[in-house]
Amino acid sequence: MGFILEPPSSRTSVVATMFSVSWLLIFLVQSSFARVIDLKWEVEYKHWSPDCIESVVMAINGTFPGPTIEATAGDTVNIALTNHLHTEGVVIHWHGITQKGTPWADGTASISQCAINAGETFVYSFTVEKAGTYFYHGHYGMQRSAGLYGSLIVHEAEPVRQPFKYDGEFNLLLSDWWHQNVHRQEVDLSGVPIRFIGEPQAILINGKGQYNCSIAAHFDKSSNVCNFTEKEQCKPEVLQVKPNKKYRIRIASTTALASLNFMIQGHKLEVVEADGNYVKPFLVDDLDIYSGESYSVLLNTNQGPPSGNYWISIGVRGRKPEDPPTPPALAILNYYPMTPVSKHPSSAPPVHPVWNNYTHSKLFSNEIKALTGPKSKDFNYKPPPQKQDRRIVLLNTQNKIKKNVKWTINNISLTLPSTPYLGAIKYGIDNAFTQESPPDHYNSPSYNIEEPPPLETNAIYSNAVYKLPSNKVIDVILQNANMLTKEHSEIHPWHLHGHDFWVLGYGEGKFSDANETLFNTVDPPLRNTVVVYPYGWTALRFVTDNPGVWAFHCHIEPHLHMGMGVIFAEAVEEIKKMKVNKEALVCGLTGKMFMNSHND
Ligand SMILES: O=C1O[C@H]([C@@H](O)CO)C(O)=C1O
Repeated sequence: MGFILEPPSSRTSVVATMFSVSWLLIFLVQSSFARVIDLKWEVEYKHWSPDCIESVVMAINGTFPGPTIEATAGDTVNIALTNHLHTEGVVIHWHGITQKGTPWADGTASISQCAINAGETFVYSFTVEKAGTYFYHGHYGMQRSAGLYGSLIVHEAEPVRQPFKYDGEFNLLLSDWWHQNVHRQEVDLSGVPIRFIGEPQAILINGKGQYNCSIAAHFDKSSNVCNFTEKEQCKPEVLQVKPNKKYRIRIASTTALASLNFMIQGHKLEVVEADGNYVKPFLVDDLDIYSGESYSVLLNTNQGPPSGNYWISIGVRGRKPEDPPTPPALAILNYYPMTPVSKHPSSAPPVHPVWNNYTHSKLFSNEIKALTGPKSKDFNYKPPPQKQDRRIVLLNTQNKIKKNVKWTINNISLTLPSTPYLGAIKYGIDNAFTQESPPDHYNSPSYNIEEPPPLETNAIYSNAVYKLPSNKVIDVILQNANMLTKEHSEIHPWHLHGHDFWVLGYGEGKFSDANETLFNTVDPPLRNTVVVYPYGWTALRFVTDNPGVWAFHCHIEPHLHMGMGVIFAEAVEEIKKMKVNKEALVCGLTGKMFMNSHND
């Protein structure tokens, strides 16, 4: 029942690579053989019981969540993805992988590629440059919510150089689950009036949860509180540990909506990695994790009596609970061989911080710093450039377009074109999307972020992109505000494709240039996802050194569906010269272009 990571079962073949000059360089730098990992995946709908209630999930090779990919930094991963969904397209995004030189493999429908048609196969091919805890997921419509996800673990090529040591590791991929099917959710969100999807019915750990049933009761055989079905598909995870050891627990969140809080009863955790980047280690009793983020924590099994079972609990926060509230997901930390797995912990599960205790969350966010100093030099951490070349301020709010409730960024609700941007830009097909740039700032300096947006502001749908020249330092300020409902502002975790960025800081209220003095430019953490708190701002910085078309969006799936994102077209001139896999672009105007050139 324990699931200490085993040798990767998903790695169908490891093919020895040709020793081209570049491979040799990687070999010399990393002192290890970079390999090619070839995978064949089939996506299909399948009956499954993620929370013990039978439903339909998007499965890969017959499993949910999809297979875990395990690779070593420097490896090339090829995934031949066949779509067996019969009546819908599909794509998969490799979350946290920067796709240097392979922007066509980023797996974003209408942005980096055409959705893969039913019955067709598309081969993703990319290099995993940096060790860390990553995951993959659908990026077409709301297919992530339908269960299209799995883990992607990249190990250090030279584990001895890792800044911390451990005796074993576990991997926990967190998600949330609804009983309403995702097609219905999409229609509900786009309806007039909007019917919001509501809070999830269950939180899943590695695809397993419990609906309407306290797992505590599962272990108390005298209780009839719930009907534990013993179904393999929803059996709680058990992490088996030995005393006086150190374990690395990888935790990633691919939730559609829920912000989560992770804790292990009676154990402190040492945070050491965030989004594939090492951080200055610090101890916590609990850790917040937002959709799109990943962490590694070290668990020392020398805390308290080295026997017994302890609750691992994952609670929901950041959104007001409904009645009944989404119950925390629970798993078991089991000290073996002294304690049988079936012996339930002797006390109730730990209690999470209350859902709107943002002070607690902000303390945690502010504690995350990059690992610097002698230990960090092997990992190429560089502090950010001290000054930006361009600052883009993105106002996060809602508005109504006609009668539809939409999320708008600087008054624009993102819609995607039928020709992927990458192809349109590469081949100069200007009529594939609006050529006008979206604004770098929101309209009025007197905008009141404390109030709902004025409805007469002419919010619009647009597929416009920010064109970013190469090798520039870009600052983005995420400015949160009141949504349409009075006295409401929600949490949004923003994820950037193609890059890690430095998180320069968080602040309350409205950002002004004077807030620059608050920026941490010494040891800001590198991440690919960052949260903006209600009524606050978050500042981030990145350098445009990766030609491609990259989405930057709220990782809450219904919010993206409702337009909460922007597109960065980076180094357009370089994109025009790049080699791109044309298979990614056989739709829309690029598809027509290929067809016409063939006929000629
Ligand atoms: O996107 C959302 O829509 C609802 C609400 O604004 C409209 O019902 C909500 O809480 C969201 O997060």
